[in-house]
Amino acid sequence: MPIDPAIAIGADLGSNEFAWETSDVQLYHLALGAGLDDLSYLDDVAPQVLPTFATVAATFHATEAPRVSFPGVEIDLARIVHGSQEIVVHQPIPPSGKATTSTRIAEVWDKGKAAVIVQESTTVDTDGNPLWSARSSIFARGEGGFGGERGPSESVALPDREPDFDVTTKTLPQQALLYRMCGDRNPLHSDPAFAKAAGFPAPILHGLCTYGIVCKTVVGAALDADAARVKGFRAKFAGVVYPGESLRCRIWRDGSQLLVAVTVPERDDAPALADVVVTLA
Ligand SMILES: CCCCCCC[C@@H](O)CC(=O)SCCNC(=O)CCNC(=O)[C@H](O)C(C)(C)COP(=O)(O)OP(=O)(O)OC[C@H]1O[C@@H](n2cnc3c(N)ncnc32)[C@H](O)[C@@H]1OP(=O)(O)O
Repeated sequence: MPIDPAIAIGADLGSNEFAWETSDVQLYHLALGAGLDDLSYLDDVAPQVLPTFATVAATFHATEAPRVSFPGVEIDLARIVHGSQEIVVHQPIPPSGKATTSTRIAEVWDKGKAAVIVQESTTVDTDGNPLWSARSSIFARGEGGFGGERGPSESVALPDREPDFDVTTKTLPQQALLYRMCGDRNPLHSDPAFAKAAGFPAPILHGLCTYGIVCKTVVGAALDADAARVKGFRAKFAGVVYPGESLRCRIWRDGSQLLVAVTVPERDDAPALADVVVTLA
């Protein structure tokens, strides 16, 4: 059975010790498109670190495609897409360091035509101080119908007024090929034959690449280019993005948070990210 919720829900996926260097942080920022306009992300000594580095730090040096194989879960990689991502940083991420991430399966939802598997993780430094927490889901197409619960159905309403910022960032045709150097070697992003077999006309951009680009765009447009002002960032991957397309971010101030709608202007503003909430430090 590909999914057995009785085994999967609550399963401890163990701990992973890892280290990162300033050059990893620089490469991550380059893979999100940082350049001469964003030199603070590329400094050799003390680059500022986007909080979204939390999503790649533990697996930065991976060179194998990920496997969707956990207690109670065995799914073909071609069937899954990243569904959602949330991070909360408990202190600014240092440009180099050592840490341990512990992960568990928090929830498994049965959407009928698909399954949604939610993981939660906490990351602490070598003294046990919390660095960041994360929650993410994978959306497994064709893997529903195992008799589980459907789970919550929530969405974030956007203000009924013009956005405070409206910024469009162009991605590169080779964006996913650059981004996979940060550890996610899923061939869905690099191999046209694999992408076609998975039901896409061409390789798609990593969800976490879009997520990082959007965070960088929001920091640049609305937060005086100060990445330390982001405390939390959550988003749902609402539609695929193809490398080379643009990401339009409409940003609304909303008290102690920012709300963002992310669309692809080349395809009539098709949604890319939805339910985007940036919590301010
Ligand atoms: C260990 C290995 C880990 C690997 C991690 C990931 C590795 C990466 O390399 C993979 C990637 O980066 S893939 C790229 C990023 N992701 C995407 O591009 C997905 C974009 N989204 C889509 O295509 C559709 O929204 C789609 C397909 C997600 C959903 O569209 P539809 O099928 O039309 O669904 P819909 O009818 O709208 O909704 C059905 C129910 O599902 C819920 N739902 C929808 N989108 C969701 C999403 N993104 N995440 C979680 N749940 C989602 C809906 O709420 C609905 O449930 P309900 O009726 O109960 O509300």
